[in-house]
Amino acid sequence: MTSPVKGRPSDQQTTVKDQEIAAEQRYVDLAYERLEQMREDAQAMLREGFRQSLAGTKASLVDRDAMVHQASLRAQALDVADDGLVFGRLDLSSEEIRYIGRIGVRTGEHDSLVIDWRAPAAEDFYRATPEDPRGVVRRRVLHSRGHAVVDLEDDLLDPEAADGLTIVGDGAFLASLARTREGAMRDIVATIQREQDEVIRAPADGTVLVRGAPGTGKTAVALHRVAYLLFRHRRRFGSRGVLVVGPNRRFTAYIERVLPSLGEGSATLRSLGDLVEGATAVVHDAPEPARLKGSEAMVRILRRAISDQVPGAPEELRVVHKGVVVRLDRARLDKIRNEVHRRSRGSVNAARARAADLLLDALWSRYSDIGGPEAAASAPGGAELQLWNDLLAADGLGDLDEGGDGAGGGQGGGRTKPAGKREEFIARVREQREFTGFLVAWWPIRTPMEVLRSLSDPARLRHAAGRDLEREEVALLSVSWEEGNPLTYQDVALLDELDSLLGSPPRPPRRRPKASDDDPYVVDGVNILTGEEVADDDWEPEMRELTTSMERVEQSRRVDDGVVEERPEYAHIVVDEAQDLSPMQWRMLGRRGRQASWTIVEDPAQSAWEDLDAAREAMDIALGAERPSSGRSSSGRSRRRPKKTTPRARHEYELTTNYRNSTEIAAVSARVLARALPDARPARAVRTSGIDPVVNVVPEKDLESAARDAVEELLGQVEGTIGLIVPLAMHLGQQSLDAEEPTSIDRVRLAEGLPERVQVLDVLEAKGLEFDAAVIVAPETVAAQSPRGLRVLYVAVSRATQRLTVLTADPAWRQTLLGQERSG
Ligand SMILES: Nc1ncnc2c1ncn2[C@@H]1O[C@H](COP(=O)(O)OP(=O)(O)OP(=O)(O)O)[C@@H](O)[C@H]1O
Repeated sequence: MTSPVKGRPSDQQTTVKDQEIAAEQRYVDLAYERLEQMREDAQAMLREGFRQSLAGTKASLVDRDAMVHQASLRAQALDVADDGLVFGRLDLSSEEIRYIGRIGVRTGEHDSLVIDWRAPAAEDFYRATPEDPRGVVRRRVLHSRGHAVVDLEDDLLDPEAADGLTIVGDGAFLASLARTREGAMRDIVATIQREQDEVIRAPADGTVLVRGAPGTGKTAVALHRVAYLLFRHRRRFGSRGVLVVGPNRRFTAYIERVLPSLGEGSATLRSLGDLVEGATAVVHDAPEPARLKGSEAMVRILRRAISDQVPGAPEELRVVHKGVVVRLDRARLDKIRNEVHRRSRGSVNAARARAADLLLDALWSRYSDIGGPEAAASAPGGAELQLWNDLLAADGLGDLDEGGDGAGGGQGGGRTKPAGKREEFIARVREQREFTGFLVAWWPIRTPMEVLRSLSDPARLRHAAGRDLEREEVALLSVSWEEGNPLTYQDVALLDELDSLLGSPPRPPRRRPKASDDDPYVVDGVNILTGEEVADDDWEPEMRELTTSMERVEQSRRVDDGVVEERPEYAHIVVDEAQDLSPMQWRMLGRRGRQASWTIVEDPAQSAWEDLDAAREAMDIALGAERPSSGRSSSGRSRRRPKKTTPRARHEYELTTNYRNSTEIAAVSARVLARALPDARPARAVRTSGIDPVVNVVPEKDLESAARDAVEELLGQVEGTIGLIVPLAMHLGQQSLDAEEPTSIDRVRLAEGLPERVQVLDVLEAKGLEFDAAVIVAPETVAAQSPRGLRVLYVAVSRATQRLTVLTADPAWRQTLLGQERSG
């Protein structure tokens, strides 16, 4: 918001400015008085809501809930507006004056005192330029501390119409960019720039894709867009929800105050490690396992993994009916398993009932083939059967020839099936502990986590991988999934994929029915087909282990009263740092936004992901494009995705000004960019600090101590945050294959004793963050750690607002970072 006419500091100017500030203060005081009144009204509404609840009728409870909800939202928004309520003023050529603020404020007579920044009437505040003044003569930004106006800055947009208007200001906007960073992102509501405003107010439908170099305000803009959408389309986005996804927890912690400070507490903020209920990741895979886990091949691998025999499954089913032992061997069982998977894709857990049916069919068929009791009676060993007959008769269970279906008729090759007995056979066998016990062990209700961990067995993973993984890749992945190894960000997407493949067990009814003696599938107080606990006084808890995994699945989904909670879906999804999402992560997001509109924010030049084309394709599908027919998903859930006949609208924007880095730091990051992507264009930095970045060459063994020294020095030079950014720790699997790490930095030792404003973090954790000062350790290692290492380094060197120190063991890097002329 640079003005063509700047205020010149002089005694007279100071006086004029003070007068102007005093005049604005009077207006602002008026707005605060009214805000106080609105607050009292909101409190009264809240009290009224609670009072109604005492009336007690159902209708009044619903009204009460709605009223209390509205009133508390209102009260929240009013509280937020307390700080810097009014931040802008427009003087129009029509002589109208508009004040712009965090929320709309009206007089008791409904005249506008302050216009909400998201309202159409506020648009000119952000869009007017000298070239296109849109009827605005002067734009004024009011800087406040609490309720007090402390500074003003004017832009004169239409000098010819400025008759009698005072213009004050001294570049406070640029100064505000250099402000100290306190560890949490702040809103930019008073200084949103035109190109940013266009993104914020972009159409609510379809996809908005925003690109821009580091520091161009992509994150800030995406968050302000959420506030805008919730304000302008409250019904649509407020009820079905907005999800904001960031790369990691540090990042979500960094941005979490922005939306509440804009009065919007209702959006859901998640990192890629927190999207799946019950699983949280806070570590990254090393580049190679990350590449493997993120690729679409994992869909096939996981699908095969859940179709394979479960670990520890019994190899034989054996039941006895009327004295005849009926067996199904491994080969037969495998066929049945494949058949169940074939028929019930997409919901493996729910298929247990079908598995039971097919097993019973096969048992019956086997029983019939061997002639049932009739065959046995005439076969050698018939005396034994006779004994059974006698026993059964003594139990009052009737003769084995009961039904007169041809005693002895089923002998040799000309046997006929004992027709009419099928139902009885199935009913009896189904009740047998041998059968139900087998079913639970052979077709257990599986959890995504258990399936993933089962792939730590290299033989199992190799089998599931087929030709999709090389031997070394199998080794790398199986190690990473060993019990005790932490879940990674990529693992979370795999768990979600598994969850969608496994599905939930058949839904239990809402009420727990009484245990019924008639239900053969009730074992130890749990219906083994539905996972439902059945009221049963005789239930013995120690037998529960038969169904624990099933219960876990159930518990993770069940909220009160047995209602099953499905994966939440949202009306709008914002994806920040989208260039780093793997195909598997896009699939995870796609499941949460099948009907959503999207805001995607990215910088392809910062991408650590190798196969951007595959990720793009996965993104397009997540955003609602048709899947190419040959690659149609065979997961049941995706197949059920409603067909979209019209491609979604896509609006693309580019942000071009770097508001974060000083021009000096931006020059360093531009040199890294030139090496990473020679054709890419860096953003234009607008603030010059006069402080040159420092690049020191130190022996590799001294990198750690040099890093400590650099931080100590910076602590005396900047007031705010310092990022100490180190190469990626090459843990999990990578380590076992590549034991020789080029540079091993001990982060814990590095962080010891440092004040809270210093964060030690690896290059991937640094994504999206910013600091007053940054120390980058071993750029040569960062660049060499993965095929995309240079881009990762580009991210790291563009984090600092004021000071940048780089420590390298390789003198050539000094030249690379500082450029030819300054390095020598
Ligand atoms: N219009 C603006 N007024 C004031 N500050 C701004 C403006 N736009 C951006 N900034 C500031 O610039 C910094 C960078 O913004 P942001 O983090 O949103 O950039 P980014 O494009 O997401 O960067 P990266 O790609 O590195 O994540 C933040 O401190 C933000 O508050």
